[in-house]
Amino acid sequence: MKDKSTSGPKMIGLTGSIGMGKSTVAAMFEHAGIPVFDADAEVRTMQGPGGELIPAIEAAFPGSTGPGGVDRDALGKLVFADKAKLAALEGIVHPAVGQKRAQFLKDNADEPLILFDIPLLFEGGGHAHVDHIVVVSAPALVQRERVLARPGMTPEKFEHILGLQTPDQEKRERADHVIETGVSLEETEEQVRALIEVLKAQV
Ligand SMILES: CC(C)(COP(=O)(O)OP(=O)(O)OC[C@H]1O[C@@H](n2cnc3c(N)ncnc32)[C@H](O)[C@@H]1O)[C@@H](O)C(=O)NCCC(=O)NCCS
Ligand SMILES: Nc1ncnc2c1ncn2[C@@H]1O[C@H](COP(=O)(O)OP(=O)(O)OP(=O)(O)O)[C@@H](O)[C@H]1O
Repeated sequence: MKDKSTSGPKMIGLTGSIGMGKSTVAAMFEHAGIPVFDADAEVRTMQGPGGELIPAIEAAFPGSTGPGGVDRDALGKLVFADKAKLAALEGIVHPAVGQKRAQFLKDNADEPLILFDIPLLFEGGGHAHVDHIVVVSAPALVQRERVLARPGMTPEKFEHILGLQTPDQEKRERADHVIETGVSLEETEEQVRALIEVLKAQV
């Protein structure tokens, strides 16, 4: 990622804890015409069938990949239970995501505003390189209900992943703008529209 500067697109870093609504809100920005870089989607492609990270992940975690790419459920069980293993996986995945991000920036050099949907924006230090930090946030109970409704999720896994992430309260404090997602989708979309107006006026 480039350093903040006066030239090139203004970069929005969108983040939020598990289930807070990053993907949903990123889609709203995209719908409003803002180019979106989706870090999770890049990871899924690189970990999918024939993906470029398969050899390195198979070497580090034998048996964790197959014809369908990475078995994410199995790998998740392994790495979310062991900090060293998670760090090893991040060491493989994060540099590759960084390269994709740099390419996205080049491809969109003429845009006024672009958005990076980065789940680990604070944890990975990316916050220092964007012009505007936007955090999606909802009350903890809403978050919990949403995440526990996902197939394969358990209260233990949810608590554990939460513990790996910068707390919501801290994210809200460090944000330039907070988008509330504990409200209706329409209200959230209205907040997104209003924010885009504010940010465009600053370009
Ligand atoms: C371990 C993997 C295979 C599990 O995949 P799975 O589809 O089961 O879960 P998913 O990716 O949807 O993640 C579930 C939740 O955990 C969070 N999470 C994922 N990786 C991490 C991490 N390294 N640290 C903290 N939270 C994480 C996600 O943001 C999400 O909220 C996958 O999460 C992965 O490859 N993670 C390492 C890469 C990474 O850091 N990705 C997130 C930022 S790009
Ligand atoms: N106002 C709202 N804003 C955003 N999401 C909402 C809202 N109301 C309900 N939701 C629902 O909450 C869920 C949020 O999930 P989403 O995948 O966007 O979160 P995420 O932060 O990307 O998750 P993860 O960190 O696990 O990848 C979706 O099912 C979405 O439809």
